[in-house]
Amino acid sequence: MMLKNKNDILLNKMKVIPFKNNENLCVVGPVNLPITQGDFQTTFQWYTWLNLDKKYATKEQILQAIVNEDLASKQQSSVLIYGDFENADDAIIRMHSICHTGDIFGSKRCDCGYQLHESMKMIVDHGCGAIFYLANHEGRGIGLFSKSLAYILQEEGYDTVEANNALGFADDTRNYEEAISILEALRSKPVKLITNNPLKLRALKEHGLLAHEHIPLWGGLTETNRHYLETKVRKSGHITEKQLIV
Ligand SMILES: Nc1nc2c(ncn2[C@@H]2O[C@H](COP(=O)(O)OP(=O)(O)OP(=O)(O)O)[C@@H](O)[C@H]2O)c(=O)[nH]1
Repeated sequence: MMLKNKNDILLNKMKVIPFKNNENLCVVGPVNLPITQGDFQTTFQWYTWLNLDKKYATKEQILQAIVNEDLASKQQSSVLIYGDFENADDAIIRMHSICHTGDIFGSKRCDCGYQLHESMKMIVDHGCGAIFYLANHEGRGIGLFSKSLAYILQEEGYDTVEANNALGFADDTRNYEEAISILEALRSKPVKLITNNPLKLRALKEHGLLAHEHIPLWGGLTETNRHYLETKVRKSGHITEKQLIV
């Protein structure tokens, strides 16, 4: 079989978005992504994006540059779309911060894996939405290596906020600008945000996201993450409407 030229296949699946003075974001997608988690099965439309120096201005230049960019050591973020995200009046989104231990290993030191999978189901039940998987947010922005140091401090009695601070970090150093630019490229209508985190909601509003309401997401409580969840409420001001935490 004669294969089509790669540019003929790829160029119409790529979009270049100006981002900051010296950078462009190149979004690729949609790619059909059928998924199974236990009994839950669905198909999302998957997009990913790459932050590149503005010198790579065209899609052709980007396709030529990727071999030399060591992309595997600079993990990229993703977004899974469900339904008619561009046009539906009502869409819900989650901005999920990567959690290597919770999302991949199923760690019960936190509720991240539960929130990831539950929000995917919520979006499908709702009929339209998006889940942004933010690869540069590990450990609320401190990175995986530092998170492991924070966990060691937590085993000696520090809570999550104290451990971050003891290592010299702020409690939360996450930035949502890239994700918001991608959101704006995919949809211009308002969205509702699945979160309990008032800082996240405020950060997104301050960056111009039209998020008028939040949808709470509590659950996945275990003995090993109880203290972590209590600290979110007591110290980070997470909004709890149900008294899951005592
Ligand atoms: N530094 C640190 N980060 C953690 C810890 N446990 C989970 N995380 C990270 O915290 C992030 C999730 O943030 P949370 O504050 O739990 O939740 P959130 O996403 O801000 O808020 P919600 O939208 O309500 O879920 C992920 O990046 C995890 O890697 C921890 O003990 N210490």
